[in-house]
Amino acid sequence: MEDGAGASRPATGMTEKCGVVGISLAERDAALPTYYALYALQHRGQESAGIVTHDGFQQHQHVEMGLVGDAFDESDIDALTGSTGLGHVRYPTEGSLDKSCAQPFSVSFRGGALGLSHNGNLVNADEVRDELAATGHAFTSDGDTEVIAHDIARNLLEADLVRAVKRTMERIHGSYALTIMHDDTVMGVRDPEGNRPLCIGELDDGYVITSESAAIDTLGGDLVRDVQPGELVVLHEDGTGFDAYQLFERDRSAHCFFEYVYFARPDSVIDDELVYEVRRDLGRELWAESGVDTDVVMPVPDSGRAFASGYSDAAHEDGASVEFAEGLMKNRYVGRTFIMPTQEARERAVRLKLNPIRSTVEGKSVTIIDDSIVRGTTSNQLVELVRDAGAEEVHVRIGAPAILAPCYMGINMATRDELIAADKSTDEIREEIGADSLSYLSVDAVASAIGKRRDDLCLGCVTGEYPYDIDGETTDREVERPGVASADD
Ligand SMILES: O=P(O)(O)OC[C@H]1O[C@H](OP(=O)(O)OP(=O)(O)O)[C@H](O)[C@@H]1O
Ligand SMILES: NC(=O)CC[C@H](N)C(=O)O
Ligand SMILES: [Mg+2]
Repeated sequence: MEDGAGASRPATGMTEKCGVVGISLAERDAALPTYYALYALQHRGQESAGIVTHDGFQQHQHVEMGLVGDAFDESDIDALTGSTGLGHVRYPTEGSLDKSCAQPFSVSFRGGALGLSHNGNLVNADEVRDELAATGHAFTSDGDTEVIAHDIARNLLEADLVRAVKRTMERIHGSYALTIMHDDTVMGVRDPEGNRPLCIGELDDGYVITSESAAIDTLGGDLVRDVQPGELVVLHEDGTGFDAYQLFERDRSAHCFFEYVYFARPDSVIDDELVYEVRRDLGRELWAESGVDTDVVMPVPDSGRAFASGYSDAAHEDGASVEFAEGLMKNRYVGRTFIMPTQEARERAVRLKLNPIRSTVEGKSVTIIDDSIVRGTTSNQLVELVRDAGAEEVHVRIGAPAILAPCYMGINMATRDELIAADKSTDEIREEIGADSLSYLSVDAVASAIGKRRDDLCLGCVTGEYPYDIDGETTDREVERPGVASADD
């Protein structure tokens, strides 16, 4: 998983994952709504952005490195004709950080034109690529997404759409939420464990399949429902509806709990839960497990906000007097792409990003709430900043368990040697970041706030046990190779 992505990975925090869109409209061109949907998903990937449309005869494609707003101008959108389309914003997890791996991927083959947008990460991409290459498939990239595109294309030569996708799902392992376009038919599919989110929205004149419901809101549409783990959804070309095929059914799913903790927008609804409310519940659980009644509690913006609001509500219900304060200000113009080669530069990055309001903390005992600690840079710097601003005590509360292992499912977090919790106890971390106390949230509290069984979550990064069979790692389950298929094949 160490690849070109490492070169520009931000040195603090977590990098993002990808966002996918698929749209089928009655008559209107799909490019502009796809562009708006990508804007709504920008937080999921900032390295490249792309749209592929189909006008009933041929595909049109525009894929560029950079942010959505920079990747397209009006003439690019105008040139993308056709009422069906796919979109993608990328943060690489596999394959190069350049245009060769930017998505949506397009493949022209005997069976027509295929487009593909992928959020997730395959764990057997090399194996499938070798097999396809041996049968004459020529690859233009070293990424995992092109492997999926070629495999579907191969299957489409022998089977109809549904069977072709199902065969590919039997062959590929790992996490994937895909939007696919074969000629002018748009589809969405979620891996059998449902690791990455994917939902269906209804617009006035068509349907959309996308990573997060906030993108549907942006288009003025209504969330219909999530695509189920192992389900394929095929949109009608004329925008009038969709057909759904439950291709795989598993006893357990493996939803990424970090979507709720950090990645997804708080205004998105995933599996019927509003992410904002889940984060507030995580904050409430944090108070219940390790609350400390300091003078003030402050969120680390942006993602710590909902946690701190739930935490302070629960504290007040318990009769505590801790005062909620937005005592850390974030410079919203600090991007993620500047290079931070040294520890000194990383520290400066945090100082550029966050600044305490002195009067909020001076002479006070303070609790800082964040959603997670990855490398520890943010907490380390913040504790020091808040102390420098005059705080007498600084306590840190984290709304997720300690991240002690890498993610192989589409979040390019960090390698083990970069993760502060990989080989340190909570008390050692507390000492390193210089806090008076430090507490993480338990895994059970996370499951309860999300409203899922622990067994239905992917907890690999906090337990070191993964729901997929990954070389050199342990798995938390009997790894089922594609199982109980409901459609015949
Ligand atoms: O321990 P570290 O390596 O510093 O990483 C942890 C931090 O990274 C994330 O925030 P980020 O700054 O990426 O973005 P946000 O503003 O969306 O919270 C996360 O919310 C933590 O604050
Ligand atoms: N972050 C993602 O979901 C990445 C998708 C795909 N593995 C890529 O690297 O392009
Ligand atoms: Mg943060």
